[in-house]
Amino acid sequence: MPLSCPDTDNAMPSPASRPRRCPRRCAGNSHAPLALHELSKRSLCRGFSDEISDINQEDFEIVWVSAASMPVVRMLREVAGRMLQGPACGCRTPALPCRFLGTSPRQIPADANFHSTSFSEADPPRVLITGGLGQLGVGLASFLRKRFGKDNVILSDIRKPPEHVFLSGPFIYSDILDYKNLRETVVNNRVTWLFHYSALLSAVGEANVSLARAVNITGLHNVLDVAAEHGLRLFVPSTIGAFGPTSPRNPAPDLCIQRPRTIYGVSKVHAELMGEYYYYRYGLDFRCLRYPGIISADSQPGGGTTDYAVQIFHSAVKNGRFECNLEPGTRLPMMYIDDCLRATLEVMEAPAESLSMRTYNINAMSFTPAELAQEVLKHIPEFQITYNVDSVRQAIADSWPMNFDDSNARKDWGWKHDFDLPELVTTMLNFHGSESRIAQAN
Ligand SMILES: NC(=O)C1=CN([C@@H]2O[C@H](COP(=O)(O)OP(=O)(O)OC[C@H]3O[C@@H](n4cnc5c(N)ncnc54)[C@H](O)[C@@H]3O)[C@@H](O)[C@H]2O)C=CC1
Ligand SMILES: CC(=O)[C@H](N)C(=O)O
Repeated sequence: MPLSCPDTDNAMPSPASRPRRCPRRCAGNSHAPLALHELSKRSLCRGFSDEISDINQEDFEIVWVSAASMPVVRMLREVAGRMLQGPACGCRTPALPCRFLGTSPRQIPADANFHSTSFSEADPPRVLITGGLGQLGVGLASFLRKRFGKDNVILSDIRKPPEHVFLSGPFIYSDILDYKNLRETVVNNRVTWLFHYSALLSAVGEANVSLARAVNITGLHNVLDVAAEHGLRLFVPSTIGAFGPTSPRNPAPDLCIQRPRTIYGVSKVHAELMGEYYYYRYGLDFRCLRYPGIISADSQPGGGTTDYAVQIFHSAVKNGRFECNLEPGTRLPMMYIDDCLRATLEVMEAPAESLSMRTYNINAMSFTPAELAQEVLKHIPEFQITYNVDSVRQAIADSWPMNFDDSNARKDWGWKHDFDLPELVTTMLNFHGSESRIAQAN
């Protein structure tokens, strides 16, 4: 039921105008500006609570969604007008519980503090990583624990951790689809920074669209709300998959047409836009990097299109050959995990004033399966690669950028990669070589 108000509709807060102090100084906190529809719903709860106390939730929803009837529109306009004359913080407590609002968006409580928590060496952040048992999370936890201390970094996931992960530092079960559980985790552990890694990647997402939609979109909404409510600094990774066939592909700049054709890509564009919206709207300290395909030695990829570039090393060392599921000439941007994790920490530690954007491309190298195989051959002369193309993955790869323009990240916060293709291949083969020598010795 869109009610429009020129005063509020055109008054998009700029980051410079935040945070806002409540003029009434209730609890001494700052508050998020409330959308007009939220104001009017709150007013309905407050001003008319007595009158509507005997209607049930269905009645309320019908009033709300089918308010074409003039008396209802008039009533809402009146209460909205009244609210607009009142304090902008909406700091009074609704007379009705929020759940009474049924399908309405979850409201950010009036006592939320929208400042991102500051961090100094003496006072390290308390970190939560969601979806931390995938390809990247365990490495991120170990990297952050070196910087902030073991007990300040909590890994979470819905899966059971392997023993060495469980023993390496704090781990808790946390399902991002369970808002209450997520909130409890943040509150009980005094979390100040959240790295949101839970997701279904591109190939598995296409195989299970409804689960991908739930985890990647509904889950993100939960994370955004908890982060805004508790003033967290929030990192959400995006991907080369957030671009599509109509984006410039060689290279893809930060700002261009984004029309991905996978549920994964659509959910990541959604995350980029929602994070940026929460930043402008509520002052949420949202930071996002678009990762290339990430290549790691000691963790397995979770069902993406770039997985071949991880699996090839394991197969090359173990069997001397590899069957690739992409065509030999498929060029994609890639990055070694150490560069990825360092970039993630660097952007999280970057001074706010150095960030001209909320979402940055980061890049390191770009290669095809044939070029990668050539580089492997330099170390394993008997290595053989064959191709058995997976049409779903190939179609996805063909719609993604071949190269990434990350000049803004380099300019704004000094991004610089360490690993190019030769260093990547040497590092990966050394790791798998020593692993297999250890296995043989045992
Ligand atoms: N690995 C890569 O090449 C790239 C990864 N990214 C992004 O980085 C993040 C981490 O990626 P990976 O570690 O590779 O992903 P992954 O697929 O290996 O791991 C994702 C994790 O999320 C967990 N998860 C699923 N549903 C959940 C739920 N309801 N609640 C909590 N956790 C849940 C899974 O159990 C899994 O451990 C993802 O957001 C991904 O989109 C972006 C670009 C490249
Ligand atoms: C590049 C990614 O986001 C991921 N590795 C995938 O291939 O889905």
